[in-house]
Amino acid sequence: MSARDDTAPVTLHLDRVPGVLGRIVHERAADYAAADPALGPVRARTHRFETALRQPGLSLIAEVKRASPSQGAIAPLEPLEAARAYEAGGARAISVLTEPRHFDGTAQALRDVVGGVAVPALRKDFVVHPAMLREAAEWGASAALLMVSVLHEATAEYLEMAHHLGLDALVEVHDERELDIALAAGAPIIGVNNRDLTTLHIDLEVSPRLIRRARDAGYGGVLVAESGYRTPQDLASVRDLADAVLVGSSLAGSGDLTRAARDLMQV
Ligand SMILES: O=P(O)(O)OC[C@@H](O)[C@@H](O)c1c[nH]c2ccccc12
Repeated sequence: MSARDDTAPVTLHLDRVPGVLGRIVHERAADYAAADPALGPVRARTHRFETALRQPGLSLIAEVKRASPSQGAIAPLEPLEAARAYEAGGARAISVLTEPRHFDGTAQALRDVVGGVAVPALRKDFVVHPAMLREAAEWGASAALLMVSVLHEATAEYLEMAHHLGLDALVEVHDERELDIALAAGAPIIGVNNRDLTTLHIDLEVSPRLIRRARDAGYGGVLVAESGYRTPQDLASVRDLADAVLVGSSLAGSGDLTRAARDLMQV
C-alpha cells in the first residue's frame, strides 16, 4: 500500500466541460460511478511507451479507431490484425480506443493488441475515474491518455495515479492554458491535439505553436502532435519539432494499414 490508497480521489468538475466532449465525459463518469477508486499496490514503471517515442526520428503512434464522433464509422477493423499491420508499417506504439459509444472501442480490443504486438499500447479513453487507470494497467497497457480539458487542476493527481500503476501518461492539451497546466504538473509526455474536442474542428497549426511554446519554456520531455494528419506534407510543420505523431482516421480508413503507415511517414 502507498499513501495514494489512503487519499480520497480528487473531485472532477465535469459540468465545466463543453460540447461533444462534455457529453462523452458525463457518460463515462456514469459508467464508473460505482467503481472502486482504490489503485492497489504500486507497480514498477517500465517507461516502455516513453522509450518507444524517444527513438531517433519522428515516431508513429498508430491508432486502432473504428469510429469517431466527427466521422461516424471509419472501418470495421479487427483490432489485433490492425495493430499488427501498423507494427509492420513501422509504428512504434499503438493507441487503442476503449470508449464504446462514440469510438466503437472495447476493453477486449486493448487486451488483444497488448497480447499480440511487441510495441507498447496506449489506452485511449476519457479518463474520469481512477478505476479506468487501474483497468489500463490490468489490461496490460503501457500508457493511458489524460486530458487536461477534462481533468483541469486534477491533472497532476491523475498523473501521479498513472505512475503509481506503472503507466506512462500521454497528457493531452489543446491551448496555451492547458499546456501550462501540463507543464506545471511535470508531465513527462505531452500531446498537443490539433482537434478541438468541444467543436471537433481541426487546425494543424495548433501542434507546432504549442510544441514551440513548450520547448521555449525549457521543456525536455516528449512532445506528441495529434490528430488530422493525412499526408507526408501535413507532417512537415512538426517533423523537426515533435518526437512523435498520433494518427488514427487516415490510417484506419486506408484499406492497407501497413502501406498507409509507411507512406505517411515516408519510410
Ligand atoms: O483520427 P485522427 O485525426 O488521426 O486523430 C487521432 C487521435 O489524435 C484522436 O483520435 C484523438 C486525440 N485525442 C483524443 C481523445 C479522445 C479520443 C480521440 C482522440
